[in-house]
Amino acid sequence: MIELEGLTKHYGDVRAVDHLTFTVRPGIVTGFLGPNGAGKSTTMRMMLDLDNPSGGTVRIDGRHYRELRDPLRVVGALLDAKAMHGGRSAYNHLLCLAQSNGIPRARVREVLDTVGLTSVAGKRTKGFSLGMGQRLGIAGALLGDPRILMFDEPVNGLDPEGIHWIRNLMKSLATQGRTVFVSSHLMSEMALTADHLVVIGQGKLLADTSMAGFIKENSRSYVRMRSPEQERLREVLRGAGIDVTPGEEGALEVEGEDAAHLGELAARHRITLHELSPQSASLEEAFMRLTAGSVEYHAHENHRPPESPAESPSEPGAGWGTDWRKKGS
Ligand SMILES: Nc1ncnc2c1ncn2[C@@H]1O[C@H](COP(=O)(O)OP(=O)(O)OP(=O)(O)O)[C@@H](O)[C@H]1O
Repeated sequence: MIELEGLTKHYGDVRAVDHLTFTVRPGIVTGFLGPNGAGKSTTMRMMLDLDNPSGGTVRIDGRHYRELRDPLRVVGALLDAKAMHGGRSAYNHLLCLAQSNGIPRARVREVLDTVGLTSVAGKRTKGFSLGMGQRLGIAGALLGDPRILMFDEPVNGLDPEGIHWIRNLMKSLATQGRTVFVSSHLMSEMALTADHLVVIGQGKLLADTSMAGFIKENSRSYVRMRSPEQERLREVLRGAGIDVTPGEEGALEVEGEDAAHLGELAARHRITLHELSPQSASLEEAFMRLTAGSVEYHAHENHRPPESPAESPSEPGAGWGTDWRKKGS
């Protein structure tokens, strides 16, 4: 179990982590979600005593990281896949870690096998792709067979097969009763992996909720209807006791009703439909709504190329990217 109590980190004026209090429990995958710059890596570094908090505490199974006798046997982490000696082979990299932490040599072969790197165990890591580096980093995290695992953006650089593999690995580690804490800036990724979600923005806690609860609250399902006789359609629906809300571009949105039932109702009243489509708001949209006020770097929508000569940039610096520069200045 990992317990954070008022954890805070300032870098000069920047509040990278701002009074975070939450608990990461065993037996489930906890997703740590936030936009770029939200403070995820800083939080994880403080959990592992790689950075000193400006305030608050982190407890790993009830103790501070520094008090752990064999830290690698208690908590394994992948923070930066590139943080390894490029001149060493994968095997030797893991062997050094094992020997300096009192872990039997036989364990090195086991974890290389678990992450699928046995065939390249003798190769120097500087020739490794990002995906291979991620796998080796994960092998290092698993080396001490720890009860707690932390992964910072582990799917970065992995191909679809690798992403599938890591999802399954995390779930099986949690099924074994371990505490699995994994960061990501992609809601879609977390939706497939995590049982619980901790969401932060600009260092602050925005949500601490079960994934199922988050999905229930945020994945709104509705049917979009469009008709050339929109007003009559609205009246017919209302007459049948069905609540209607106005949607985008004059469409009608109906929640809690089956599309087929709505279509039959319209047909009975001889109303022509141009659209009858079941919709569900994506979790990614819900995440973006939740973190909207705390995104550090915004892209701007206004990046359409000029369509006509009249719209063409007339002076250096006009047109493409001007909006971006203005916001940045
Ligand atoms: N060593 C440092 N010195 C100064 N500022 C820092 C330092 N490390 C992080 N920051 C700042 O702290 C904030 C949080 O950064 P952090 O890397 O923890 O975010 P993150 O959520 O991990 O982002 P990303 O998803 O982009 O990795 C950012 O504003 C970042 O610029």
